[in-house]
Amino acid sequence: MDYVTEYPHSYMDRRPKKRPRLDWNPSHTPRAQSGIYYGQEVGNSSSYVHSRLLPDHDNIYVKGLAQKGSPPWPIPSILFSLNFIPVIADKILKKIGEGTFGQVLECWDREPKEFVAIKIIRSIKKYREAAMVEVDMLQLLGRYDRGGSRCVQLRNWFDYRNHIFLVFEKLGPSLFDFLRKNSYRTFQVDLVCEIGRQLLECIACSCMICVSSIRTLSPNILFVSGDYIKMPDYKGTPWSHRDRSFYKRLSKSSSIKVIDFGSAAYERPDHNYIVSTRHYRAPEVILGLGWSYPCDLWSVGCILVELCSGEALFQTHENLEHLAMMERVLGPLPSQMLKKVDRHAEKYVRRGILDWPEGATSRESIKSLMKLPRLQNLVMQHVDHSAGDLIDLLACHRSGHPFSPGTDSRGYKRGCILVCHRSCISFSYLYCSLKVLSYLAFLRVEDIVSEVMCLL
Ligand SMILES: Nc1ncnc2c1ncn2[C@@H]1O[C@H](COP(=O)(O)OP(=O)(O)OP(=O)(O)O)[C@@H](O)[C@H]1O
Repeated sequence: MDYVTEYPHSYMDRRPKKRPRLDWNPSHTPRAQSGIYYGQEVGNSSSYVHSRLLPDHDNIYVKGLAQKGSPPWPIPSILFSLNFIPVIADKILKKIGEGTFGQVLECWDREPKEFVAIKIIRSIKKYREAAMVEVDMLQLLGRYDRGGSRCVQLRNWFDYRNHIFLVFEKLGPSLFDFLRKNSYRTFQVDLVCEIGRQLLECIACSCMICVSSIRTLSPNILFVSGDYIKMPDYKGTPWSHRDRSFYKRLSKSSSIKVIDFGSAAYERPDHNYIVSTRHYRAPEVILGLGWSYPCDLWSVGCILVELCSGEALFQTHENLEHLAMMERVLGPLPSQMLKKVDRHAEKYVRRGILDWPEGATSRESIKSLMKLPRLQNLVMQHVDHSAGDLIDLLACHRSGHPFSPGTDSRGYKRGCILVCHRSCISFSYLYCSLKVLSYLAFLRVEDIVSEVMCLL
């Protein structure tokens, strides 16, 4: 029996249709694209249904798909014909993610016998194009990310019925899912340090191929494994999130990887459109001053604080308030930066300084902003030991100003190389690396590569 053609369409998409959807019968030969690992010919093997995993085909449904309706369901039988078996848990197809570009299914790949995450891209031109950029970038990143230890590994990809399928290694939960499931209990400072180091390695790799910012970094950092242990604990949960749980989860492994390069961009001098998830957005992005790698570093800083405190650092949806929060936590924005703003952002600046509190939308906004602690105090509230190092790292204290990183490269290059090659690293190395990466952003890519190569 062909599982796919038996599927009850009425479950999936009740919107009126002009014409029936194409089915996903593998007898239609799809357009095959070169895979990275397997180079499989798409649609050349017989359809396969794993009877143990799919015990009752007619009753299997996929949570939440009726509203979305894209990519076309039922489950594309091309997956079976390529020996990817969608994982079914309790009659619900295991959909492990959903984003702008499509949906992600957990599957079992029978060939190398491993779980994979298959991202099925919507059949919309701009998403298809973004998927191809992602493929391109991941292939290039693979050259620099030795052993595939920082960026998610693309196992294969193919184009079928106008949908691009990206087959990735299966990773664990995102840092933020982990934080949420742990009732927002903070991560230990050593783990935060380790995560910071790995994120910098990832950015260092992307510097090498001119990827000018990963941009949607924040929710796209996944633990490599979802394994954890439970420990009795009642400390470390922010008051706003305290619940009755006396246990906290400790991830068994600190390894992380970055996924989703669909929005990454190659280096160009004129990037000035808005990027990054709001809470992790750098000041130069908000002010429309153009951006490059340093805006990823800004995001890394915000993420590290959030992992230490359990709460997003800049919780706002308004530009002026966001900039005012930055000044409150880190000190005044540099005057050179404010002088450069053009007509799009000039409403936030008056006579060379931020138009705050005059420009605030409400008294509540001013009041709640006043409650924000300075970075130093915030870190000390949450971190028992190494607080000073962490503050130095986050605020670039030793260089003078938090918003002007990378003015002096003396002694910092070796720090960067240590990051790239996973040698021993401490907070101060991490600090050096932050500075180096910011500094490198102003160098030509060939220069960066030759710097690295001569130290190998
Ligand atoms: N390799 C993977 N292993 C495990 N889960 C994954 C993997 N890739 C993606 N996911 C899950 O699927 C979700 C969506 O993936 P992804 O961010 O790549 O999709 P997207 O459509 O590009 O999302 P966005 O709207 O953020 O751009 C992720 O947040 C994650 O939970």
